[in-house]
Amino acid sequence: MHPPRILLGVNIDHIATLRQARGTRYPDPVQAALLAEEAGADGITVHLREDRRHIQERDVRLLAEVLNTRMNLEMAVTDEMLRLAEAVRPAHVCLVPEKREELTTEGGLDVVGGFDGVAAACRRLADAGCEVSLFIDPEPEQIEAAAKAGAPVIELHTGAYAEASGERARGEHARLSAAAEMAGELGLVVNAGHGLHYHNVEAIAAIPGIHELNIGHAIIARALFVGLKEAVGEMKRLMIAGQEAGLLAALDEHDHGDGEAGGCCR
Ligand SMILES: CC(=O)[C@@H](O)[C@H](O)COP(=O)(O)O
Ligand SMILES: NCC(=O)COP(=O)(O)O
Repeated sequence: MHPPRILLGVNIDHIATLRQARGTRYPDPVQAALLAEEAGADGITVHLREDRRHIQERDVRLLAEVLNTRMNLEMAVTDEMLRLAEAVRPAHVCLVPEKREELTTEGGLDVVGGFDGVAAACRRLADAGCEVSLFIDPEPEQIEAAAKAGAPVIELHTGAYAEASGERARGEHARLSAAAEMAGELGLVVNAGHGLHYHNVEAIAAIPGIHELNIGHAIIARALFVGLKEAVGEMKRLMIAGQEAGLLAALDEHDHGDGEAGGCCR
């Protein structure tokens, strides 16, 4: 049976980065979100950071009013952010680690080390009607802890894969594939994201069981040259092509039992 089509969450943080660079009202992330939806985004992701370097609370509150798809609010596990999520009630909340000095998200959330706080946050957000995902590294102990903490969804951190090349990229891809398989067996919905772009996304979309990819920086960068709607459309087409290739490879393996999984990284 054909699995559901892979979904694209467009992260619009870096529209806001450009706005914050001058403190103007433009470009407006809300306008970008509606264009991305017109181009086929299945959801809009925003990371409201504690230091407000890009997305502002105003953006989150407006998006909650106007989006036609759904908002995935990325946030740290803090009381400030939990109170905001309880007030805004986004469809999805992704709990991510934050360090003020970081250029972008570095590692995944340490669910094992911060289990009680993460589990309490999962309960609080579920009570507010938000579907919770945990942004974690593709590590078995983190996946197990995420399931125990009560999160229905995980988002696998693809940063190590995105930063690698050659044999190391193949190794990271294999880690992600194994993590997705294990998480699926635990009944978790499996998303993935961070650092994905037009030349590395297909291999991730080909991983069986990947439900949604959250992609931002590469799409916004591409949009500078081809426009946001074209950039979103291109990414969706690549994701669907990747998923199809993965399905064909799985069929081929099934038919021939050759054990060699389908195409991975170039
Ligand atoms: C969690 C993650 O990988 C990204 O969604 C996050 O938004 C990255 O942070 P910046 O958008 O600030 O780079
Ligand atoms: N959670 C990943 C995300 O939303 C976008 O990350 P990136 O594509 O901007 O690296």
